[in-house]
Amino acid sequence: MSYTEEVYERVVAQNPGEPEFHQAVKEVLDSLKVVIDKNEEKYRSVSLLERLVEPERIISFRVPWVDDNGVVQVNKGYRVQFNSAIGPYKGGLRFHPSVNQGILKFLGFEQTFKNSLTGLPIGGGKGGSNFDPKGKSDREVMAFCQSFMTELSKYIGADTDVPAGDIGVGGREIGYLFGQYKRIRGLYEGVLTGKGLTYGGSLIRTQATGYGVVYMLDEIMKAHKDSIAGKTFVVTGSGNVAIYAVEKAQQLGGKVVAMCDSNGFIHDPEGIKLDIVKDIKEVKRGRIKEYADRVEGATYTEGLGIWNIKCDVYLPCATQNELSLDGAKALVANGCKYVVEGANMPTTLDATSYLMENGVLFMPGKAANAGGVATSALEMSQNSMRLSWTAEEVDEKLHNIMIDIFHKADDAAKRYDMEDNYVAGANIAGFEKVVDAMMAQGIC
Ligand SMILES: NC(=O)C1=CN([C@@H]2O[C@H](COP(=O)(O)OP(=O)(O)OC[C@H]3O[C@@H](n4cnc5c(N)ncnc54)[C@H](OP(=O)(O)O)[C@@H]3O)[C@@H](O)[C@H]2O)C=CC1
Ligand SMILES: O=C(O)CCC(=O)C(=O)O
Repeated sequence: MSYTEEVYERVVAQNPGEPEFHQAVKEVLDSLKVVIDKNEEKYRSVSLLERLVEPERIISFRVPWVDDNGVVQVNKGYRVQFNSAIGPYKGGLRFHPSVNQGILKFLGFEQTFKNSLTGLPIGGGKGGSNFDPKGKSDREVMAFCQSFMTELSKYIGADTDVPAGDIGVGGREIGYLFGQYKRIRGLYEGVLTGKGLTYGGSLIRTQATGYGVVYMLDEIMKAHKDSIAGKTFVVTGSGNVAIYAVEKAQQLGGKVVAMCDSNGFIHDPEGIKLDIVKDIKEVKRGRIKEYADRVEGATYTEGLGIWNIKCDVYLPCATQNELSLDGAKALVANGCKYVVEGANMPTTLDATSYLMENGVLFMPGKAANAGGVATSALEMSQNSMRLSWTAEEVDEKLHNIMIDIFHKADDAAKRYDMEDNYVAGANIAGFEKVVDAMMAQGIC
């Protein structure tokens, strides 16, 4: 059995009940086999892979808070500090009822390679809670965030661990979390990113993940002598990543015809009116089906199946494993040519293989959605310097980082004779920097 297979089996045996973590590790180790085989003795002698797949630390805690009826509620809180070889832990907080330790371990593991690809000095981490902000009042969300930060504040700091947003954690939540950190620790520092512009946030951070996904698509297309103008898009989700991916796709001449939330999807053959989606989702915190009530000619379908809508480009921007083999088959049958992941691991392993085997150019989330965390790192730089860059300056840096990530993944794939295999390329390029730093720092 190869070293990568051995380590994968050990991960499955030692982390029972964590299928998403197993999946993320499998995808990376399968890609790394070509690299590991060449250096097996060197890596085995220091148990490199065993250390790479084991989080440095997992903190788990109780989050008690009082709801609007005066009832005490209790949620689970976590922070997974996965790998600090190249910098302080960095990665978002997710508030969603599905959150558990295994999901946060998969996200922290992915984050380690993603952050490495950005070229910036940030390690990998992720955290969150099974708290559901949907349907809660602002006061309830504040009470929860204050309780969550009361515990988390003991383990984070501007130079140790810098959380940000993810599913269910946007500007409102980051504000409450930051206020409580400042109150407890007495420190006004860049301990969180995605902050509001009046208290240390960076211009373009809100847009960065979605814009970055489309900048990445643009590079893939340029490398294949194609362009965004005139292409038809389907974008899943209607949260932060999806909205700004749609905005950038439209700015570059793409036509987005469908979006969704966890209840169902909208189809607007004339092109999605993004100001209406923003009003429903960012202002009213409503459901995507309201779009069809407001726009003539648009339809709403309850449940799954958005992948049946014909498109050239499919951007999954909602959540893990949203695109399965059936969806991949429908995309290929309808002539889709590009799948670029805005969400973290939204495509199952068999769907990924099917897409790639059928000529779809596929860019994995750890490369394609890295613009968000990269811009978070730019926010950290601005906080340290006590300076704010203009929107143009940040956007230009973001754009250049995405171009650079594309070339890292493309070059690594070519070096190992796997041209256009961006899954392998991104994993190998992300791994190389982390491993170099881990080897240099000794057994730790
Ligand atoms: N925000 C960021 O900067 C970054 C986010 N990501 C990743 O991008 C993805 C989206 O995050 P973000 O936009 O921030 O989160 P948001 O909470 O802003 O939005 C999530 C969106 O996905 C939808 N969704 C969630 N679960 C499902 C489902 N099972 N089926 C269909 N739709 C679903 C939500 O619908 P509903 O409202 O019904 O729940 C919502 O529209 C996540 O995978 C996240 O980890 C990656 C890099 C950075
Ligand atoms: O901005 C950040 O620090 C983290 C973003 C994030 O959670 C992600 O890249 O998945």
